[in-house]
Amino acid sequence: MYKRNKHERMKKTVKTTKVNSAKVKPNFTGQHLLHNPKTVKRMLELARLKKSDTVLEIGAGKGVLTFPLAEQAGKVIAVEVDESFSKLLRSKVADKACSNISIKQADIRTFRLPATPFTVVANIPYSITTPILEKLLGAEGRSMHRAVLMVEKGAAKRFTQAATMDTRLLMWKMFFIFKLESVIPRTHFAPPPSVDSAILSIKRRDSAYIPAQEARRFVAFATYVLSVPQLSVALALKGIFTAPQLKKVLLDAGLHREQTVQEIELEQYGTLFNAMLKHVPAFRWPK
Ligand SMILES: C[S@@+](CC[C@H](N)C(=O)[O-])C[C@H]1O[C@@H](n2cnc3c(N)ncnc32)[C@H](O)[C@@H]1O
Repeated sequence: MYKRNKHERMKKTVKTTKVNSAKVKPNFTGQHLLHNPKTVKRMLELARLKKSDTVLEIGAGKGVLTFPLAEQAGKVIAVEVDESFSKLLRSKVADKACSNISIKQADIRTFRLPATPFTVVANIPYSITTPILEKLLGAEGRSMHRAVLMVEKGAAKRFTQAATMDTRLLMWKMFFIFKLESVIPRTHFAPPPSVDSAILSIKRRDSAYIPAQEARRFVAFATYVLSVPQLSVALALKGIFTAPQLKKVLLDAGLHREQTVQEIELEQYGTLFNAMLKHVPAFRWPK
C-alpha cells in the first residue's frame, strides 16, 4: 500500500467539486513532478506514437510529458485536476502556440474517455491507481489500445507477477498484456515520493482470450475456480463440467488433472471459460 511521507501529508487535495459536478471525493493529488529527461524519453519510446495518434495524459502537472507528447502525436488531451497547474499549462500552450494540446481541468475519475482510438501516457497520482485502471480497462476505455503509466513499483510488481489470485486482475489479463518496463528511482521526481516507481505498459491483446461482454461472468468463474487455491483442477472444475467434458477440456487446455488451480495459465483460463460458455448449460455457471 502506498504510504505518504511527511512532505506529502502536508500537501493538498483538490476540491473536485470545483472542476466538475460528478460525486467523487477529492483524492490526494500526489504532485511528484518528473524531472529526469531520460525517464521522459523512455516513456515516449514505449508509447511508440505516430502523428495520427491521440494521447490522453492523466495528471499533466506542469507539462513535462505534455509538450514532448505533442511533438510526436497528432493530438494530446491533457487532464489535470489542479486549477493552478491547468492555468499554467494553458499559458504555456498559448506561448508555444501548440494547437494540438487540449487542456481539460477535470478529475480523471469523472472525465469521459475518448470514443475514438487513443493511447495513454501518464505519470499518474498513485493514490487513485485502481480507479484509473478500472476506468481505462473497463467498458468506457474500449478505444484505448496502449497505456504507458508511471505507477508505484509495488503496484507494478503486483500487476505483472506470473500467478495471481486477484480475479479482477486475471479478467483484465484476458484482454491486456501487462509489462513492468523499468524501475524508476524516487530521485527522478520533485518532491521525491516515499517509494520507488516503475513504468508499467499495458497493451490490448490483438485477440482477447474471452468475449468482451463476458468479463463479469469470467470474474465469477475465476472466483469459483480459485476458491480453494490448493485444489487440483479436476476437483475444482467438477462442479461445472461433466466427467467427459472435463476430460476433453483439460486436454484442450493442456492441463493435467492433478495440477493445482494456482498453476492455470492465462490462455488456459480462456480455454476453460470458453468451453464452459459453449458446452455447459447456464444454470451450472458460477454466479
Ligand atoms: C505524479 S503528478 C505528475 C505530474 C506531471 N505529469 C509530471 O510527470 O511531472 C500527478 C498529477 O496528477 C494530478 N491529479 C491528481 N489527482 C487527479 C485527478 N483526480 N484527476 C486529474 N489529475 C489529477 C496532480 O495535480 C498532478 O499534477
